[in-house]
Amino acid sequence: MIEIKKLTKQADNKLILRGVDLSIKKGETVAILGPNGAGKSTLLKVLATLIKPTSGLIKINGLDLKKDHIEIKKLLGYLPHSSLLYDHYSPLENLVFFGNIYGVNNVEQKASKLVKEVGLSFFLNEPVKNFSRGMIQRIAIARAIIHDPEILLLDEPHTGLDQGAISILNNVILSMKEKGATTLMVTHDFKQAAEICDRIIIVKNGRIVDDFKIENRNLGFVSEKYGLQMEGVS
Ligand SMILES: Nc1ncnc2c1ncn2[C@@H]1O[C@H](COP(=O)(O)OP(=O)(O)OP(=O)(O)O)[C@@H](O)[C@H]1O
Repeated sequence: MIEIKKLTKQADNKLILRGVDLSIKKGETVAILGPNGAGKSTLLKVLATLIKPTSGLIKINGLDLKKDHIEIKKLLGYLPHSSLLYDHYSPLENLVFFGNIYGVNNVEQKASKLVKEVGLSFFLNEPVKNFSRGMIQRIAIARAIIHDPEILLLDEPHTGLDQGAISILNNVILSMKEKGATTLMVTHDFKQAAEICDRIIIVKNGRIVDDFKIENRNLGFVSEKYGLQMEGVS
């Protein structure tokens, strides 16, 4: 459960988030859509405890983000724009490293299982620096879920992925949902949002301007609702 009240974020005299109120239930899969510069990644970074809010209240599973950020961090799996991987480490070494930070049991076994799941078993021991962008994204996804987080925060997760990897990622998100995980996903990919999300939030100019449920993977409905909000925006 994520509860956000009157959240603002200011940086360099610029009000990036202008009073965000949002409540997300356990198990929901939510897409955050919006134009470039709307504040989507900033919202995700605040939730990921990477940057501090200027004002407002955030509670995650009843914990206060200001006071309990160390406890909250353990609940989160965050996939940022940059992969956060170590270039000279192999996928296995990277996953074991991050798994150890979270105190994952049987970490080697878990790491090699995940490398397989994201389709990179052939490259298990090759340094990540030799990898393509899509391959790095696959490992970054595995890194974000190595500790079985309850809440997934994904920033443009489908970017750079081929069709096979998109299916892998969507299956990861859906199987985490079956286990009760909550996902918040910033994306420009309406098709994928309609494919795997049950709710859409549209952010414009630091505010939530629409928030609706979708059923039956209705891409047309998402595009129509988005178009309505973007009328007159170049
Ligand atoms: N640390 C910062 N200092 C000053 N301005 C910032 C900072 N971080 C973000 N901004 C500005 O805040 C606005 C929102 O940025 P943000 O990255 O959240 O947008 P976004 O909706 O994720 O955009 P995109 O779709 O392009 O990724 C942008 O105008 C950006 O330049």
